[in-house]
Amino acid sequence: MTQLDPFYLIVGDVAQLERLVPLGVRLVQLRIKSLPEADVRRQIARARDICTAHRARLVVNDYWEIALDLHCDFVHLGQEDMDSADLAALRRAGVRYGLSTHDEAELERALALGPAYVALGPVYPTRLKQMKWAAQGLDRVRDWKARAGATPLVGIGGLTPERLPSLFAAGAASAAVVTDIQQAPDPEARCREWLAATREYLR
Ligand SMILES: Cc1ncc(COP(=O)(O)OP(=O)(O)O)c(N)n1
Ligand SMILES: Cc1nc(C(=O)O)sc1CCOP(=O)(O)O
Ligand SMILES: [Mg+2]
Repeated sequence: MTQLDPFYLIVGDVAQLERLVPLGVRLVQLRIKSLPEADVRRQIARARDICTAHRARLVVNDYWEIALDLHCDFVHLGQEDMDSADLAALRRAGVRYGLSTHDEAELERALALGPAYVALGPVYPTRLKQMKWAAQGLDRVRDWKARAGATPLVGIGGLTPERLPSLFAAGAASAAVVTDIQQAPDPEARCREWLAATREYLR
């Protein structure tokens, strides 16, 4: 079973990854939206090299074929991504995958696919993107933890350092974040706060 770091940083481009990973981030997702594929490929290759140099684990969002091509070893897939991804090819190549879930049917589907983790969101309201799900809340995190068994659970959506104690108490293994760091007046300082706030949940 994959041991997940409790702090799961999600960045929108490799420039942000390059600024934040050296602070001590151990688990980072590159989540690029709306860029030509050649640029995406360049950014993923650079992110892979930075993460290798800093002994951080890179998770490539969406672009599983490029991840395979570039010998990255971890991807994140949403429910629609799963429809088109070749999970058998990923497994053959030793690429692990984390999967998004938002309701019971999605969780059942995800768990049947042998994921490295399942993510539940949005735990709190998120400003990052429009979603058809209302905030799931902490009871739902507890329920997901019970259903997921040994599969690690990632909480995502509206998370802040202040919300972490109750998230981890409810059973999450890791907390994923975009906006609270990306939109902070000083993202480096906020990232350090996240590192400090999650350290005690390292297992
Ligand atoms: C850790 C984590 N959880 C959920 C998501 C969302 O994935 P998805 O539903 O495919 O949406 P996009 O992020 O691709 O817009 C994620 N990326 N990471
Ligand atoms: C990208 C994403 N996926 C979610 C899901 O529930 O699947 S919630 C979410 C946004 C998380 O970002 P923030 O920390 O900015 O709220
Ligand atoms: Mg996706």
